[in-house]
Amino acid sequence: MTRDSTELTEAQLAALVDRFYDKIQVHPTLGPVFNAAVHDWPEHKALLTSFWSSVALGTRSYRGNPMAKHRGHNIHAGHFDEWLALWRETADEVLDAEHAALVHEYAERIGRSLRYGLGLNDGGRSLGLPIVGG
Ligand code: HEM
Repeated sequence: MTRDSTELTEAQLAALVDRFYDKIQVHPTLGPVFNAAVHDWPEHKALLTSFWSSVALGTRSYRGNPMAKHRGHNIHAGHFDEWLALWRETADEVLDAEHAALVHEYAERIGRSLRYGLGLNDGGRSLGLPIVGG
């Protein structure tokens, strides 16, 4: 069995988060949503590093309610596709292929449930089932 010998670390996740939110701030469509909501970027990055280390490393350092935090902003379904594309691009720059694939997968799963929870899913298609929503 081949297993990558290097472990994913909190420092790598911090580097990923740092770069990702630097790109977010200047992104044409995601930037305005975030810049209206986030006023302390170092604090936001520290919070998101703790979120990702809880998700990917099981550190349990994050305490919060992501679903509730995404309500009340001007978030559309298309933002999720853009967010995920930017996340993939940044993970590919910062992490090795195995760890990048891991964080792509987590983000896609979390993104699906956030989108669903916010009522932004588009009928049966988001379930990957050949049924018509509604
Ligand atoms: C797809 C995967 C996504 C993940 C994993 C994710 C994760 C998170 C987390 C963990 C927080 C912090 C919650 C807290 O304060 O405890 C957050 C905040 C935030 N997210 Fe996301 N998010 C995602 C997608 C998006 C998208 C598509 C948008 C829309 C542009 C968005 C906009 C925001 C904003 C504006 C905040 C700050 C909320 C506030 O402090 O009032 N997120 N996100």
